[in-house]
Amino acid sequence: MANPHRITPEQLRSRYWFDNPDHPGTTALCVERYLNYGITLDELTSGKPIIGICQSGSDLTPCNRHHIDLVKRVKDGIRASGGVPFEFPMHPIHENVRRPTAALDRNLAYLGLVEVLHGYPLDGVVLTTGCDKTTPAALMAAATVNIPSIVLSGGPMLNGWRGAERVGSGTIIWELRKRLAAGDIDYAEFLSRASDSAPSIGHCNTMGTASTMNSMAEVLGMSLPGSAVIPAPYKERAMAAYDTGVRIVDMVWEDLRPLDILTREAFENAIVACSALGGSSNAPVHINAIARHAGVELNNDDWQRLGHEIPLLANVMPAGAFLCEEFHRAGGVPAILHELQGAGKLHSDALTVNGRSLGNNLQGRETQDSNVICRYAEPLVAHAGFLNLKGNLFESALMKTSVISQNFRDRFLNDPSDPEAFEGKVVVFDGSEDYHARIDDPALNIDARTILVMRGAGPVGHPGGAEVVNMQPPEALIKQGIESLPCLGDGRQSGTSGSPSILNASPEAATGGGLALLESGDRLRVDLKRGEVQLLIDASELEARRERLAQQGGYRYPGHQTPWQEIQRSMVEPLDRGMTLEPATKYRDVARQHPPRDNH
Ligand SMILES: CC(C)(O)[C@@H](O)C(=O)O
Repeated sequence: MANPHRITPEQLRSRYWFDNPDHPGTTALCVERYLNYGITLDELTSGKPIIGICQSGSDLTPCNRHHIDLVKRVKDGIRASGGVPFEFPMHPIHENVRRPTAALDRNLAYLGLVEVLHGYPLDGVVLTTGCDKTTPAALMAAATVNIPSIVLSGGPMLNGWRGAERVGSGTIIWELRKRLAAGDIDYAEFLSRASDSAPSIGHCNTMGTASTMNSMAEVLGMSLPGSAVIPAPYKERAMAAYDTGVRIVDMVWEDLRPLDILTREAFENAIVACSALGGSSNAPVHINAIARHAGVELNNDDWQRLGHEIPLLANVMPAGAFLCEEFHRAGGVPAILHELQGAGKLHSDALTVNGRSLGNNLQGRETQDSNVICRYAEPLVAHAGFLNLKGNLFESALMKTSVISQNFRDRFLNDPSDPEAFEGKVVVFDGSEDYHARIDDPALNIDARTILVMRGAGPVGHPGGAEVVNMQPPEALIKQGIESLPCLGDGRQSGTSGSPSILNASPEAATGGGLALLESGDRLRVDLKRGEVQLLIDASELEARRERLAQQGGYRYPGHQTPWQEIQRSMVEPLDRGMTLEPATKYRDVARQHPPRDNH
């Protein structure tokens, strides 16, 4: 429940910097430098909460860039509520652009944000989010430092259109790549049609990783109800920015902190909601990471146990037909939660940033359009959550079942009394460069029964864990009408992809995982009903391969290119454990447990 205790101005954390007669020199050094651009002594010392605004927008991060304008409304709200805003930058994270992958920077941004929140005179913080990893980086830091914190998402772009057809971000690119390969369109048309998907400011308008993670922030209770998927250009987005600014000041006085909100129940709600949303395959990585930083042990077995039985309710690409504008108008995240609550699938008592429970926030929030947000009893797909697959090559790999075709589902998943499983020979690629160089090589003999395997693409191998597992078939097969093949890998894939790949295999090849032992031509058996993927060779042959690999010095992958790549590789955990930095996960509630030392 919300903390009934209210703090006094003397208890504000920022007092230690701004009004500390025991350390006059240190205080003066701090105060005088903020005055140098016009902040007044009164603002700093009259007992107003100092509120940080973590600015994730920049020219390098187009999906978050409109936060540069949006924070003006946040600041208005903070001022109206009696606080003083201080905006500061977050390390840029942009999935579409950053090489070798933006996921490399999630932990870097997390570390930077922890240091800022811990070491500066902030009583609370507004965390602006948008593109995929900005949300988990912010929430991980909020959990570690544990000062009052609230998430403000930037919202998705408006719907993309080509004539009367919806064009969804990311999803259209995976489709158009095939049209390009088949020779149906040329490169200029490919680019022109792809850009139809991005008609305005905002992040992906599909239920890709950005919309998923911002929805997760709302489900976790860390952003205002109904705010996650308001399209970026809508007036309600700026209104939510103002309300967020107002609310964070009250949260400071109420001493309402992230660790009061980020409980086991909240994370279980996130799993259930992610399934109903047809959410991104990146969500388990990030949610498990936030949970670890909040001190909650969450794993991919939890995702299958709690999430797989949940039906798909959001008819939004890539699992469905609509985009986030319609999703918002149909009621957005609260309407999904309303259905889940009615079905008894939510921990309704979980606390949220507005001081009320999740369940309380849902009164009157039913779906406004059951074509877009379905009733629980009439879902788009039954049992639509993730499967956590295991076998003799890995301990955990995820499959997003909301995107499996009905035909494949009927054959390989729905009828447990039928032992049919999928079998195929593998063609193995070592990293995305290898895939692009060789996929069209006829000598690989790729046919309709081939399973494409991507390894060396995990948090250590790539590094950062690249979105490269949704591989398209060779051009020659696409021209014959074979537009997709089963894919498996130790990397990730875009949340906007409708490919039911077997992803995030952990441990990865680069850290001794079994995928390193695979050879092209091997046969794999994928038994979804038993949750197993098995390499069909004798255990003794597998062992012999393991020994040979060890003698050769283990699985080889390209070396470090930057200092951070080397540092992250030395301490990063596998994807199923959230790809967190192992030494960082023991730090919790550091603002209170370890108040920062004096600097002078
Ligand atoms: C579309 C992107 C870049 O792949 C990502 O935003 C995601 O949804 O995973």
